[in-house]
Parts: sequence; C-alpha cells; structure tokens
Amino acid sequence: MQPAVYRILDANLDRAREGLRVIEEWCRFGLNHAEFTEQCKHLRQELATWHHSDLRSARNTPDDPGTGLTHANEATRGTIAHVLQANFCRVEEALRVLEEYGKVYRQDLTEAVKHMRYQVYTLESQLITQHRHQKLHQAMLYLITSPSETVFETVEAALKGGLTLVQYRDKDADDLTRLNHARALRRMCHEYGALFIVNDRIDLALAVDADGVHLGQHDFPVELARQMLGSQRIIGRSTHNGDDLYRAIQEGADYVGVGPVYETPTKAGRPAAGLDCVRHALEQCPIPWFAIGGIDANTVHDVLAAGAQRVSVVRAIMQAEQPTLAVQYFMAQLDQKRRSQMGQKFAKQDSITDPWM
Ligand SMILES: Cc1ncc(COP(=O)(O)OP(=O)(O)O)c(N)n1
Ligand SMILES: Cc1nc(C(=O)O)sc1CCOP(=O)(O)O
Ligand SMILES: [Mg+2]
Repeated sequence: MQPAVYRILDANLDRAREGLRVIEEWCRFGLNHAEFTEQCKHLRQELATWHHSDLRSARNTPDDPGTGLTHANEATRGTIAHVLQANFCRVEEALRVLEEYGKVYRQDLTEAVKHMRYQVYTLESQLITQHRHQKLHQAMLYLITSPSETVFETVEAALKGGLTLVQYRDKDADDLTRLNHARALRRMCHEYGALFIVNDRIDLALAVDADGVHLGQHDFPVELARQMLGSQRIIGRSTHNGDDLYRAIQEGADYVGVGPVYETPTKAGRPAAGLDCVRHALEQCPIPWFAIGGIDANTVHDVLAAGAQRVSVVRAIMQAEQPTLAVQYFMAQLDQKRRSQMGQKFAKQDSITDPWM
C-alpha cells in the first residue's frame, strides 16, 4: 500500500481525536454534562485503538506542506458555538477521510469509523439542542423587533447591551424582505451569541435556520410545529389566560409569553390581562415564561413585584434613544430581582437547615 495512505490515516486520526477533545472539554467544564463528556471520551478512545504503530511511524511532519496552511476563520471564533461548530466540522471531515482511505487499508476501520460519524452527528444535534435550551433558560430579557428603518442598528445596539434573545416580527413586509431581514438578523444574533426566533412563520424559521419560532393562539398548533421543526428548535406560544397557559404547557411549548399585562398600541385591540396573569403564571408555569405587553422602565417594577422573572418588550427597546442603555437598565432590574430571590431562597434554606439558629 502507498505510504501516503498511512500518512493520511495517521493525520486524520489525530485530527478527529483533537477535535473531539476540544468538544469534550466544553461538555465537561462548560456544560458539566457527564453523558456528553463520556460519549466524546469513548469516541476518542475508540479512535486511539486504531492508531497503530504502522500509521504513526509513517508520520513526516517536516515534509508536510499542509502544516503552514491556515484559514483566517481559524484565528477568530467569536463565540463558544463557533468553536464547537468548527470542531464538529473538523471531526466529521476527518472521519469521512478515514472512512474513504480506510477502504484501501482495512475494511473494518471503514465500518467502525462510519458508525462513529453517525454518533458524532447525533452528539452535535444533541449539543445544539442543549445549548439552545440553556440559553433560553438563562435569558431574562426578550426583544421583539418592530419594522423600522434602523432595525439592524437598534438590534445590534441592544445586543451590545447584553441581550441574548431576539424575535423578528414584521406583520406587513413582503416575503423577500422578511427573508433578507431574518437572515441578516440571525447572523447578527449568532455573532453576539444570542438566540434568534422568528414570529409566526415556521417556513421562514427553517429557511434562515433560526433557533425557533413564536406562535400565537391563532397560529399553527404547537404539535404540528414540533413535527415540522423537530426537537432541536425552540417553540414559543402566546398565552392570554390560564387555559391558554395550561394548554401550551401540555402541548410541549418550550416557553410562553404571558400577557398583555397592560394594553399596548403594539397589539392594539387586545384587552389587558393585567398583573393577575403574571401572578397566575408564577404559581402555575414550570417552563420559562415572559411577561409581555406595555412593559417599560416605569411599569417593569410592578411586573417584577407581581412575580415575573423574565420580560419581553417591543417599544421600550425598539423606540429607545439608546437601546444599549435600555437593555442594561432592564437587565439590571431583572438581575436585582433574581439576586433578591436567590437570597430569600438561601435565607429560607438556612433557617430550615442551620442547627445553630
Ligand atoms: C414572546 C411573545 N409573546 C407573545 C407574542 C404575541 O404573539 P401573537 O399572539 O401570535 O401575536 P403576533 O406577535 O403574531 O402579532 C409574541 N410575538 N412574542
Ligand atoms: C406582540 C405582543 N404580544 C402580546 C401578547 O400579550 O401576546 S403583547 C405584544 C406587544 C408588546 O409590545 P410593547 O412592548 O411595545 O407593549
Ligand atoms: Mg402570531
């Protein structure tokens, strides 16, 4: 067999193992996820069993013209998601190379590596889902866009303020405009490590590879959306009363909007559900829920006092003179609320468990 094949197999076993190690470190230290960590480790170890001395001894790094070649993208990876994506790509490519050249080395290597490649695809999909849900649970502030000449500048300014969840909502634009706007916003959100959700339209969410879709009571049912979107993507549902809320949870929504807390020109004609809907959600809702409708710098305190831990806004950010500052203001209020709740929780636990008190 040609020595080049040994070198190809050696290089790609290394490449796949290194990529897996990068992914494993995030599963272990970033996600504290024992199962994913174990899966990466297992795959690495299995690859190691194929890295025989005949392949290792073919290595000739000084004469390898590929060692000096790098791509500009390798130097800059904006977010953890980019790091993971690049390394999954690396592992999958390396496994494919092993599979193909393995055919002229040992058929059993080809079989084993093919099986591993499918395991890596599954792991990638599980990690994407996990990453999305973790970000959703962490998000306290949710911006819904409104049509504006400066929509991109406003959303970017909001992302600079630390926003991590954005919904693209435009009820009037034509489909081509929606497609272009959604594409650009999705790219921008992902550059800043934020989730990107599309309002109403499952087809548009799929077309731009959004993180999910938001559906109202008159949009597609959640079950059907789940069939179309799969388990990887987030599905949000609007709720306006206790029945809507109960149903959305039963149907498997990942999060809900709860409102309108106050009447709002953004959703003219819809009567306010009031702070009672916030109190009800606090008691009854086990999934992330965002109070919505008429929430701004003046009303947010009452909404938080009624029990909301997450809020969603349109005008308060889209029409703010300084969206970055507006986001920082909301985040500070939400964070203060979270800290005081954690303090209360620990104080309660201490009072129960501290034997010296
Ligand atoms: C987070 C969130 N909550 C509620 C809504 C409203 O959805 P819907 O009732 O479908 O109304 P439209 O937004 O489609 O006019 C939302 N978009 N986001
Ligand atoms: C889009 C939307 N849905 C609502 C609901 O209650 O389902 S309230 C709302 C508009 C919220 O806009 P603003 O922050 O400008 O009041
Ligand atoms: Mg809708």
